[in-house]
Amino acid sequence: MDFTVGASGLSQGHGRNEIFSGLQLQIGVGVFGLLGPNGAGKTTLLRTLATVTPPRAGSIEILGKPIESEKDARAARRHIGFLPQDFGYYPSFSVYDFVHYSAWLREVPSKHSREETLRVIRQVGLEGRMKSRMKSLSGGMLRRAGIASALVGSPRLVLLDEPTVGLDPAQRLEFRDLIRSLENVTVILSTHLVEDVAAICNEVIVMSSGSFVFRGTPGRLSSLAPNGGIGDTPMEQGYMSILESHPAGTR
Ligand SMILES: Nc1ncnc2c1ncn2[C@@H]1O[C@H](COP(=O)(O)OP(=O)(O)OP(=O)(O)O)[C@@H](O)[C@H]1O
Repeated sequence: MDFTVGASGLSQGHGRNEIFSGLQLQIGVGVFGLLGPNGAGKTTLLRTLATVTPPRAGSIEILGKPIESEKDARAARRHIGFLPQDFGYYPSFSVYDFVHYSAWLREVPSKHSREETLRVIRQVGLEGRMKSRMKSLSGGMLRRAGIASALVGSPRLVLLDEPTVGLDPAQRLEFRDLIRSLENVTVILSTHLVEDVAAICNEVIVMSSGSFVFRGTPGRLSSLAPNGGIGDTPMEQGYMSILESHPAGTR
């Protein structure tokens, strides 16, 4: 097995609305950026890979094990850190309680869970707010608490849905350092921020109308529009040129 997460013939939808169908994917260790316009299907894909929503058709394999039942999904979730766009929390929980609860959900052995909770809270720079109630945090702090909850227990697969929304510029740089410091982990982060992808991702996948329309390095994406075009940086120009050649709804 040389990939952390794989999908074959993956299809997903809501009611009659098909979001994607027949997706093929194999992702190994590294940081992967998932770019795409609103409604492309990024969140739906991350939720499906996180085993939160069972696929409508097709198969998923995580760390070499096919996910064929709720039991398989539960076992896989011990190795998956997932930060949804709008993650839920009990407002009166402290930051420590919130992250500690995630450690419990990920079945971190109780004798290590305190130390592990403290480790990730420090990693995201929230040690000074450990006892603060979740409802008292700013948007950026809340997001950092969410990132801590996704990282607790050192999961092998980390799925982050727009993790830098609400972070100020300094916090975004810290987030990048944090992601760069992770070793032997597969991180898939969905974002609209091309510069975050350029800074930290080994590979980029561009999704449009439920299809993968590009997969390659940030450098290759940046080289796709040699004559410029819409966008301020080569990577934005490459990204926009891909979207222009795959207009929404042409799947
Ligand atoms: N609960 C739902 N019921 C019906 N349709 C949904 C539901 N959730 C998402 N969709 C639809 O699925 C499609 C894909 O949505 P998704 O949230 O996965 O896209 P996205 O790429 O993450 O978008 P964004 O960048 O805006 O977060 C959209 O057309 C959306 O309207």
